[in-house]
Amino acid sequence: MKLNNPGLLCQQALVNGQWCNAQDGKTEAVTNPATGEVIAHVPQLSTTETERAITASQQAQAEWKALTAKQRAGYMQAWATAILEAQEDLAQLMTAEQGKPLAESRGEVAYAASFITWFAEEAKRVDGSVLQAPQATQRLVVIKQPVGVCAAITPWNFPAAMITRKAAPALAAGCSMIVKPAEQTPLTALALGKLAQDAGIPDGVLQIVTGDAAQVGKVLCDSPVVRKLSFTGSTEVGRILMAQCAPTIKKLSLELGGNAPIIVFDDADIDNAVAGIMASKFRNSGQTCVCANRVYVQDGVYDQVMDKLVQQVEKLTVGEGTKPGTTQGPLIDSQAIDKVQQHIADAVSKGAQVVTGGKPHVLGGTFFEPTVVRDVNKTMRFATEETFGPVAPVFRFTTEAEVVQMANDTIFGLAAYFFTRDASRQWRVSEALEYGMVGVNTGLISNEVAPFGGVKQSGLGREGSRYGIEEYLELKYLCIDVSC
Ligand SMILES: NC(=O)C1=CN([C@@H]2O[C@H](COP(=O)(O)OP(=O)(O)OC[C@H]3O[C@@H](n4cnc5c(N)ncnc54)[C@H](O)[C@@H]3O)[C@@H](O)[C@H]2O)C=CC1
Ligand SMILES: O=C(O)[C@H](O)CS(=O)(=O)O
Repeated sequence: MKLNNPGLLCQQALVNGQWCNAQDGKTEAVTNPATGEVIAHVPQLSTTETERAITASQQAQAEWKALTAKQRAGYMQAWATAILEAQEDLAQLMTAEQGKPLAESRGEVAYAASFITWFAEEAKRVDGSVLQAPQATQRLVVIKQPVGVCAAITPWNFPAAMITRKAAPALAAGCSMIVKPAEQTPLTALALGKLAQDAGIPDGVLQIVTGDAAQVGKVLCDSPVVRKLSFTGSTEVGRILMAQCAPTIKKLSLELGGNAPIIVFDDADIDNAVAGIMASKFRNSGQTCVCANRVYVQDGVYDQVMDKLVQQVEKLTVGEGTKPGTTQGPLIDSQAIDKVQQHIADAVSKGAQVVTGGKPHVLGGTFFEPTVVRDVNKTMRFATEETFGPVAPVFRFTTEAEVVQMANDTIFGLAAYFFTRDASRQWRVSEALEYGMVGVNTGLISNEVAPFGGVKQSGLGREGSRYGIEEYLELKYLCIDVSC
């Protein structure tokens, strides 16, 4: 890993502006999923050290919220600028610890910075309201105030963007934030913390704590000082965190698992639909919560779509993310490979057929062949479980009503996609799909201006957009008697 600024390779936690090791010296290795090589070690902070970060966060937040929105926005803009200036180094760190192709890492760094720029402006648009008082002697006002000390627990699949999508609205609103990054990808998080520090964001406003997930998470959940938790990751862990936050009634934002259907109707632009499937399914080697997890193709175009899809999948290039031309990096770990293989084996045992790919890549390790499976049906695990890998399971359907029912037959409700040139159908199906986000004639929907989030067991709340900052604000109602 060659960095222009070697100082961005941080192997200590950031607590109250200090870079620190664990008092007991415990560390955890960070490995490159493409090579298995240990590339760094980060501290395993203890319960006491995590509690110290919470205290520092509380002290820092009192001063941070006292700044004007414009002042906070200035610090945030400096942070975003520093991130973009360090784009190549951050991309190198991200590819080294997460595996995604450098082009995707560079794109994610820009995506991450876009949340900071967006919320630096949104900070200045936090307003309240004046109500029509029923009593002539009263004036009723609603103001918005920062929630306070916030915590974020973030996933490995987007090591930068999932941090700034939480930290940016929090800081913009006047909150402080403690981030516990995924153990697989702490280096990007720590580098973001360094850049925030270099940008002048005061000590304690943004802290990056590394350590045992369950232990650090429990401290953050148990503390009554932490008033909000924002989590992106599996629905299973989301349930644990939700339960752990119940005793202190924390505000919660949960971006959890998905099971996205992508539907191709007979009247679709087939080349555009196939391009949409490719963009959604194989982004980050299928390791995003909004990846197409189930491909539904109407009878009349099934064979045509299958042929075109296989052609495109077979053009994908598997390899290390730093290698020019790579479009598919490794999966994050061996458990991910196991899950993909189990899903394929289950489908084949029930009558599905692997058309291309279907097994670990010749490169070995956690590389997997981009795969298309046909004749998939609802009895198979593809239908109900998030595969989180480079596998496109293709279902067939006959009627619109049938495919909407199948698409909605899941506990998840994050993203859905469909392709049709029928305007009435675009409205009808968009409204019928039980998802937080729907892509129509596109497989890529994520950006900083739109509300990202799901319904059902895909989570709570929205991130990004003008709605995202509300998650970090409390409404306060003032009833003022003006008769005296
Ligand atoms: N919605 C999304 O964007 C993501 C969804 N996932 C889903 O989760 C599955 C498992 O992936 P993982 O990386 O294992 O996700 P995970 O949900 O286990 O981990 C996500 C974050 O939660 C932390 N964590 C794990 N257990 C915890 C606990 N008991 N208390 C506090 N924090 C805890 C991890 O350290 C990490 O920072 C994936 O196969 C995928 O289905 C994973 C990553 C992102
Ligand atoms: O966690 C994820 O998968 C991301 O939220 C997906 S996206 O926002 O980068 O599309």
